[in-house]
Amino acid sequence: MRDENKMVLRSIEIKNFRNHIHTQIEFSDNLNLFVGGNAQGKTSILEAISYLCLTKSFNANSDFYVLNFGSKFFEVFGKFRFDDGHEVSVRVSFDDEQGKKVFLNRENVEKFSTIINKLPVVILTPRTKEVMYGSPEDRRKFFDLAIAQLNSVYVDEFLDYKKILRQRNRILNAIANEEIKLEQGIDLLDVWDEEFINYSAKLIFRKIRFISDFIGFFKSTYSNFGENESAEIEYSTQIEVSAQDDFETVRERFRAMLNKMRSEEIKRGVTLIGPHRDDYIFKINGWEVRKFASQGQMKTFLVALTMAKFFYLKEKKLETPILLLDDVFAELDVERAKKMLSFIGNVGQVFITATDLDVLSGMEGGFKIKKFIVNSGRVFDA
Ligand SMILES: Nc1ncnc2c1ncn2[C@@H]1O[C@H](COP(=O)(O)OP(=O)(O)OP(=O)(O)O)[C@@H](O)[C@H]1O
Repeated sequence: MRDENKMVLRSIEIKNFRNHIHTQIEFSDNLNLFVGGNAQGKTSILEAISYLCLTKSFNANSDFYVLNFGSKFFEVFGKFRFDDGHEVSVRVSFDDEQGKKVFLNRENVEKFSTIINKLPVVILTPRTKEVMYGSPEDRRKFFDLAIAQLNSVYVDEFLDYKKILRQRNRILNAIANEEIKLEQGIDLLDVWDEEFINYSAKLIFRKIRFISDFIGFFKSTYSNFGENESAEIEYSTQIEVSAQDDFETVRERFRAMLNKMRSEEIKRGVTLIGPHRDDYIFKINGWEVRKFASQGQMKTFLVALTMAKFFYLKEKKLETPILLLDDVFAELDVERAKKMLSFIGNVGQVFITATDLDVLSGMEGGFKIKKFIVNSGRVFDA
């Protein structure tokens, strides 16, 4: 049945990636546990998997950071199988001269959004908690990625929006610094604003629909943790909008707000409204998590967000995402992490790093587990 599709990463081959010079691994289609001391190269394996599904690392902002010191190129090659039996291979290579190249079944992929959309992955790493503690940008990134995984058009719209925003900021900055005359600046703004309004409205429209859809998955996963509380996510943007509004309404409200802000934008020399300033507000029983929640509540919220994303993508894409859990036993505490695995573990394929080989004890019965020891960039069956 289509609904039972499960995407599986069968194997990976990694060359010159962080401290892995040449690593080859055949995975279990259920739980994979990587164990080793600090700085041995466990997280690097998850990063390599992230290159296959997202074309980049969840930890490094530049491909140069993962390129092994002293090597001229790195390469990650993975074979995926979908439940209907068909296989897909992905190769990501990087070198100084050619930059990054991505191949899907040996064919060069021009738009990386194709990969992001095709191979759903959900990642929980120590850095994911920035969604809870960090800036609005950290929250936007979390949700933007989920929308992009769902809909590849979103990536293109997002990149176009950023280009238009940069142009607009250049003009506003030039007016504020008196590099161009006010009338000339206003003429230029008028040229860009129609597109700016269009793209802003497109992104806001998608985001508001995404959240209103996602919230149900989130609430039910949160309640699965047995907390007798009601958890909420609110999308916060500068215009009044609801999931019932059509695109035209969103666009016209945005236009009105932009007109209202024009003199202030000219004075400040920067774009003051748009989806690049949105945020997501997390609440428990009506109060804001960031201000009032305990560490434990924050952790449960974060796990619920991650699991909700997993089940949301699974249902919407009719394909089970793979799940990368980096150091979660230390980050979340063992009980919370095990509970999470008991919900997800028998549904999908999971990759976990830990410093302790026995961390899954008590769970072995229900799962197909493969354990690996990671030592100085080399991987051995445990
Ligand atoms: N570009 C690079 N080239 C070579 N080695 C690197 C590069 N970047 C990082 N390293 C090294 O590779 C290793 C990466 O370890 P990794 O982050 O995978 O650790 P880990 O096993 O997950 O440990 P921890 O439990 O501390 O998170 C570290 O020893 C690090 O110093």
